[in-house]
Amino acid sequence: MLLKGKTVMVTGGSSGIGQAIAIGAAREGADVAFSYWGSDEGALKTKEAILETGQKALAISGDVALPESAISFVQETVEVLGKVDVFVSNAGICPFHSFLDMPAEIFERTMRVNLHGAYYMVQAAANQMVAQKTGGSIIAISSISALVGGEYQTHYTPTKAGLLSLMQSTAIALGKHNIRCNAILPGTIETEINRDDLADASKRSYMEARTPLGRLGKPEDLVGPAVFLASDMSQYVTGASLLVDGGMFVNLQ
Ligand SMILES: NC(=O)C1=CN([C@@H]2O[C@H](COP(=O)(O)OP(=O)(O)OC[C@H]3O[C@@H](n4cnc5c(N)ncnc54)[C@H](OP(=O)(O)O)[C@@H]3O)[C@@H](O)[C@H]2O)C=CC1
Ligand SMILES: C[C@H](O)[C@@H]1OC(=O)[C@H](O)[C@@H]1O
Repeated sequence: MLLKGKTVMVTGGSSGIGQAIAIGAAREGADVAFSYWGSDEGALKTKEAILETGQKALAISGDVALPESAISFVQETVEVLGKVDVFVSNAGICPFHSFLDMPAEIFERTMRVNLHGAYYMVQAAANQMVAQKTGGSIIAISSISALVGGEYQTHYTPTKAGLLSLMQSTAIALGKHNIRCNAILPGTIETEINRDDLADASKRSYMEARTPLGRLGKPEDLVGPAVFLASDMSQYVTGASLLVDGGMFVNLQ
């Protein structure tokens, strides 16, 4: 069990990648606190799956875009689970939209949820880890979209590049506290975030054809990389980024 005795926090644990990582961490022996916003049903499913492993589970509802959500998520986790060893910043949205007529509210909401929210969450978790004097591991779920653009993602890709950059800078700021900061860059993973986008058969086959491993990703594909970066197996890894994309990024032709 790679995470035995650790407490792991995950934002956006009610669905998709965050749900898989929260459950996967519990299967590796961690107690898990996760946040979510609207999906009570998904949160219950995650909580039950964590409890089935015999580990403790804490589900907290709150809008990650608000700075106060970060403070209360960390405080409640410490009250109930005692400490924070690993923090996974995962919650995010991607409301596909064309650039020239991008509504300001979609742009600003995407920035606030994906980037500002992650910043406040990472800061709150890091302060707790520093106070504990036990070191820790912080992981941001960035994206292949930190490295390449998307016609309908002009508001989204900058947030993912921002997260990658945030992990590089916090790796420097927090190294003296033995807190490691790394980014995971998923490719196209089938979840709620892209259900509508991938319902377009031609778009789906294009994405599949671009992927050397021949299929789109599943949320479970992110569990091994996240557990590795969370665990002491990666004790000398910080400021790094790990593409988990089936090879999509390197496939030009
Ligand atoms: N799927 C993919 O192909 C890729 C995804 N990513 C990134 O992975 C992360 C997870 O996405 P994915 O699992 O695909 O998507 P999902 O839509 O399946 O999950 C998103 C999660 O984020 C939570 N969330 C969304 N908005 C808020 C908010 N305002 N406050 C708190 N929680 C919120 C959701 O909670 P609730 O439903 O309860 O509101 C949900 O738990 C995102 O950051 C995304 O950008 C990166 C690369 C590729
Ligand atoms: C939502 C997209 O389908 C998904 O998210 C990303 O970060 C990548 O652009 C993926 O294709």
